[in-house]
Amino acid sequence: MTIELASAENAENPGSTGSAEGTTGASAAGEGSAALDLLAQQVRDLVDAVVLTGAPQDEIVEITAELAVLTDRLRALRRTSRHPLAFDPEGVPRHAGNAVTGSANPYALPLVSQVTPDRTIRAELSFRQVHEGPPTSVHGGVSAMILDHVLGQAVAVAGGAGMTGTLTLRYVRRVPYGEPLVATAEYVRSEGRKSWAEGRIALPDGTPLVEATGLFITPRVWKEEMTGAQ
Ligand SMILES: CCCCC/C=C\C/C=C\C/C=C\C/C=C\CCCC(=O)SCCNC(=O)CCNC(=O)[C@H](O)C(C)(C)COP(=O)(O)OP(=O)(O)OC[C@H]1O[C@@H](n2cnc3c(N)ncnc32)[C@H](O)[C@@H]1OP(=O)(O)O
Repeated sequence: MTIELASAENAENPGSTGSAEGTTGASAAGEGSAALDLLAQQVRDLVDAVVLTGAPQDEIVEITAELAVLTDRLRALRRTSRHPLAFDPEGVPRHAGNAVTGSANPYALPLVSQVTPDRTIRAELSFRQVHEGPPTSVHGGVSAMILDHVLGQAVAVAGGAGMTGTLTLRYVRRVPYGEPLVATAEYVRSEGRKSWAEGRIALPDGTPLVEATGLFITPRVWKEEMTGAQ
């Protein structure tokens, strides 16, 4: 199933070129998405290189000017639509522009998760220095973002897809970057439009680093739209 989510900004101001979604240029959705994924990965590599660079000042100035040219080329060809929201056969929402999982979003890790036979969400991941908060450790907000997402996926595969109402975290041990880690999440229960899930980021041997519980609420408007679509 694929859903095109309408852009409220574009609906209100269809001629605007000021929104992050953009309103001019060719649509990239569905055409050359493999190329777009490669571009996004190149930008991730660029960000890592910027964080780690020891280049002298004049070299940095020159590279910045070259990058500005490329940024302008891309900006001149903005998409007219959002990336479509699709659901895989397991019921996990997939969206190439998502901030956590989006293959076409350089900001995304990107996290690749699976649904296990017992309906647990499981993702192997490795943070990078770009995610640093305290020295040598991953920023707690970055861990929270990953956990928000896998808990959201756990309730989604259980049929309770929703917006995060609350997310409670316990930071047990520092989270290292540059090492293999595992994020897991399970659906716990539902009451009406509310669903709860729990999860964790752990070392491969299961040692927990961050634990999370979350409440997800299916917005009234989603329920109405989904009921209306049947
Ligand atoms: C068209 C179809 C679209 C289908 C889309 C399908 C899937 C979407 C895709 C992905 C989702 C799935 C997986 C993705 C993975 C990751 C998830 C990341 C999610 C986020 O990154 S998300 C961003 C942060 N999140 C927000 O931005 C929320 C802002 N907020 C709101 O959008 C509304 O506020 C909302 C929707 C929460 C409720 O609005 P509403 O109008 O539907 O419901 P209402 O207010 O009536 O509340 C009903 C009952 O929930 C209680 N309640 C309300 N809010 C609460 C809260 N915060 N804490 C505790 N309880 C709360 C009330 O007290 C009442 O409780 P009671 O029934 O007991 O009285």
